[in-house]
Amino acid sequence: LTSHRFSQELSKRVQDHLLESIQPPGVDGDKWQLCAEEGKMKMYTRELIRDGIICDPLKAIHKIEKVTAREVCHNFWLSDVRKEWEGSVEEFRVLEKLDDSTVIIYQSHKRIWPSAPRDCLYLSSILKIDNPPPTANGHEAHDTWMVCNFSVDHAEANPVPGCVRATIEVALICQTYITSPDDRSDAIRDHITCDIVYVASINPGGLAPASFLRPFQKREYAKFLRTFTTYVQDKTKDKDVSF
Ligand SMILES: CC(C)(C)c1cc(CCc2ccccn2)cc(-c2ccc(S(=O)(=O)CCO)cc2)c1
Repeated sequence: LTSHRFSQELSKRVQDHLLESIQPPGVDGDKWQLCAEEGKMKMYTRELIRDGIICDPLKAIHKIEKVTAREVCHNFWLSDVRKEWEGSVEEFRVLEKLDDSTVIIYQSHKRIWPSAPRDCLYLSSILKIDNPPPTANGHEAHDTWMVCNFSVDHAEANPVPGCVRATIEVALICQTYITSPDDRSDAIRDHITCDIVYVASINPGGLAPASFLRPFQKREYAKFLRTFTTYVQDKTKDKDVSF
């Protein structure tokens, strides 16, 4: 397994996500508050201010039927399809490919009125987790995949002028579980469900009014999760299942 200059930091963050992020809220004793519910998706947030900037971490627990953890993570990680589901990104560049499952990305976001536009520069890695823990909803996992995105520096960022640098720490943890083949259909896709935990800590950088950010953040994340999960279901529904 070739290593790169971020291998150590990446595996530390992956371990942390497996220990903490995958825990359903309320178990880890943190003060997660349920802030939005949409169908099967539950969004939780915690109040966190760092140097006067709102960085409320978000944890979303979701499940989508008829898709595998690999399909969800792959469509989330693949740069070529990013624009098909990510509506808030303007400029998007892959700066460096560290290995077959790890890239460094620069992206600028559409301006959030009234603040200055933001950009972020981050490493994005997709990996399959061996010996999968039970899912956040307590199901026996058939497999576990993760995409881990976190901010890094890079000499060739060549940022869009006027952008304020935001920092992100994001993980998408997906676990496929097989539901009992109760109905007669022998299509395997009808018997799989994917449990999803999505955690995001975004520091928008610079000043952004508290009263504005919190409702915006909730709306943005709910829209983002809805768009993305619908995209994956549409994209995979007529394809052979890929675990
Ligand atoms: C601050 C700014 C950079 C514009 C920003 C604002 C918001 C909306 C929510 C939010 C959070 C904090 C403050 C304001 N809005 C979300 C994101 C964001 C979301 C998701 C991901 S990802 O999961 O890594 C998929 C690749 O794009 C990266 C960034 C960024």
